[in-house]
Amino acid sequence: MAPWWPGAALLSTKAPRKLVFLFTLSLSVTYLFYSLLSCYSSLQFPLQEAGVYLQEERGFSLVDPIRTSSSKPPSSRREVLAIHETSQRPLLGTLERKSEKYSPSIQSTRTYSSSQEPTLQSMLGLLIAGDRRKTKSGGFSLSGVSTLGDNSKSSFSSSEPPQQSITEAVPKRASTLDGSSRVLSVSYISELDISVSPLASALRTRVSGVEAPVSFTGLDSVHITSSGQSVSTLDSFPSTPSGQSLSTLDSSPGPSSPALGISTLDSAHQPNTAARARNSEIIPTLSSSLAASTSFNANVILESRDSSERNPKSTIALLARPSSSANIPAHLSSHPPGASNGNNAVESFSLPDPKSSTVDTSPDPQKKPPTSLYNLSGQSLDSQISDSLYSSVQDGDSRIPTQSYPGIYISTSGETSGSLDSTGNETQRGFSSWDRTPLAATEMILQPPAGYVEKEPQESSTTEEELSRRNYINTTADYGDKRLPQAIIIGVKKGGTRALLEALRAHPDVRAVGVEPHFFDRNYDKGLEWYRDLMPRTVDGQITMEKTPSYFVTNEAPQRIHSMAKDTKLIVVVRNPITRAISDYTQTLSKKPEIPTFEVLAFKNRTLGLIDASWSALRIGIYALHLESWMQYFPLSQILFVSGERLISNPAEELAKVQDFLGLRHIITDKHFYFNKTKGFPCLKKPEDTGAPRCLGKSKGRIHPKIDPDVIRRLKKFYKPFNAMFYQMTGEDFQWEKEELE
Ligand SMILES: Nc1ncnc2c1ncn2[C@@H]1O[C@H](COP(=O)(O)OS(=O)(=O)O)[C@@H](OP(=O)(O)O)[C@H]1O
Repeated sequence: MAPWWPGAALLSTKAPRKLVFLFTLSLSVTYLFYSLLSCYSSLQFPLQEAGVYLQEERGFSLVDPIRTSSSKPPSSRREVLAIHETSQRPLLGTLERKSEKYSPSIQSTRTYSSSQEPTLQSMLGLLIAGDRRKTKSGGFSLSGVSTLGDNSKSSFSSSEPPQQSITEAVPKRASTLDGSSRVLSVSYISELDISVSPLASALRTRVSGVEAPVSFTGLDSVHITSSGQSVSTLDSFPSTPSGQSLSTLDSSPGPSSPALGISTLDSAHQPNTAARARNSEIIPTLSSSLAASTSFNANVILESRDSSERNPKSTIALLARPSSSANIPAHLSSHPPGASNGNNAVESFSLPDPKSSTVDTSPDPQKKPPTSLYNLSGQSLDSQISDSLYSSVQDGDSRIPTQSYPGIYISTSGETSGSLDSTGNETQRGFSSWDRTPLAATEMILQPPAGYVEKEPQESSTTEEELSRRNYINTTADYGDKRLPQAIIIGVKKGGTRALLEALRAHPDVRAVGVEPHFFDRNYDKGLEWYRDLMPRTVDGQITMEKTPSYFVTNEAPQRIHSMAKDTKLIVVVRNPITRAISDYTQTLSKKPEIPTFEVLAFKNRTLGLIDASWSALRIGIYALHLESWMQYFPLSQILFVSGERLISNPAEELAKVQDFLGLRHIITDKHFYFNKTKGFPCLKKPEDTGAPRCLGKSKGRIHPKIDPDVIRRLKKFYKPFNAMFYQMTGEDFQWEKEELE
């Protein structure tokens, strides 16, 4: 019978059949490969996909296509930036997955009136290269496009360039928490000043009242933070009047600002609540903050809230800072006339330095700025704003961090107990001070005293027995009083918190509870008196401290600590998130040897390369994410970031910073440490009068399992944008990317 298709003839001999078979096989393999690849990219880079789609369909004039899975930086300076949402935090646009492909239909969470539309476009032009479409009601629905991928930095420009160009955009918060790539907000970094943004220029316009107001409807609040502790203002303007509505300033403090050092003039201002004025225009008077500080690093976070207030806020961040004081515009450096301190900075109207030992709260007419608070473009602000600002400072606005930290001893004389003698050796008194704090019940030392049972693991939740035992130890001291801690090491788990606390406890002016009280996360319902009772007794001039690393990742902790004492000093020991994760895993493994490998736990889907960021070992390392919660309540100047790496390589240097931060005399120096070869870590030198070794115990410095280098590579990629953001937020590059990892 004749073959039913011509090719069948080819199969009639053995050799061609083999060929055909091989050919078909290779086709199938290729097909399979590309299917998997496309599946991978659509899961991993859905936003880029959508962006590409939008680019094609909506005609955005992107010079360069949005990046896809390649990590190659874009050759163009024009790029669609991500505005996306999660179910918890809707941003300006939402991206919907309608079919297999990500649909370009990005739904706005709000609708803008047609009159607002041009402004919105220009204002958000840099933020959102998106689409707008008429809604049924005649307004405009804003659509945004998202892209993130692995790019932590994206250069871009806009078709309507701002007065000064923004040099970088950094995803403020990116997440792959559920396996998809997202940007929650984007930080814009300027080398110069905040007026680089169209937002700022619009604000300037409005504040100076020269031009018609620029509508900011759609952005319900503006946070201005400044690490320089300078004053910034927020205001909620009713949308009706134009330009002149400065009288609507409400000088009553809002509760969120203490932390931020913000003078918010909007009483409705509440962090994370729906108490914001609806449909209000928000005009931050950026200038005061920037003009007032000697150096600034301002964060402007625009919060967009669904007008229904059912959805929580979301943020877009604008961050601006001068690369050096030399970049501060001349008009600022000479304000007020003759007040330049030589650093091109403005002296008047600056907030107190928290590290200084006195607070001058007396109104000093000399210090009152004239009507010449400047914004960054050099325009004078309305005097009414100046006055409001000024009075909020002079009144001791509770939101402005004070510099007095009750109970913290600030040395005013060079005479110290336990100081070094002229030869650089510790005096006897200095060494005896090492013993002042009794060892905690759970403290682990290399050679435990007879009868002492090492508790494993020290870092796990403190048990009731431990707490009461500790309590007993504390109460045996018959001097001083129990005080709530003035400083807390809030994190991070496995960062080196124990090493830091133990070193600090060698300081005569520090007394710390040895166990982790877990008050602000697990024992809060026991009340402050319970907490206080755990603390060691202190005399005047001594600081009470505790450490509980899990506070850093506890949502409620910032607010709770703030409500205990808003001037609590916070210390976070941070460590390369990958090493931290491995350390965390190693600890769990030591208790539960049956758990899956690190490599298995790290992925949601290893084939697809989806990191499981919900795994706590990985999630804890998204420092930027957690820090954001703390920044809602505490100014950055009240949080010290200690490098876990340097705590090992150069403990004395880190301790110097910590002592400075705590206002302590520099007593712990390199003389107090030695490198213990057996332990492989620095240890505290033995106090002369006891034989107690001062290395940490076995649960510190465990040998980590070897992790697949490919997994390390993927984790590096995963953490890169988060780390970048963390560096931005803290102003310090911890250089984790450069580290060789195990
Ligand atoms: N001097 C000294 N001695 C021993 N260990 C030191 C020291 N300085 C820092 N480290 C590092 O501290 C890591 C443990 O961190 P934490 O104390 O924060 O852990 S915990 O959260 O309290 O469980 C611990 O992590 P691992 O090495 O993974 O065990 C150490 O690397």
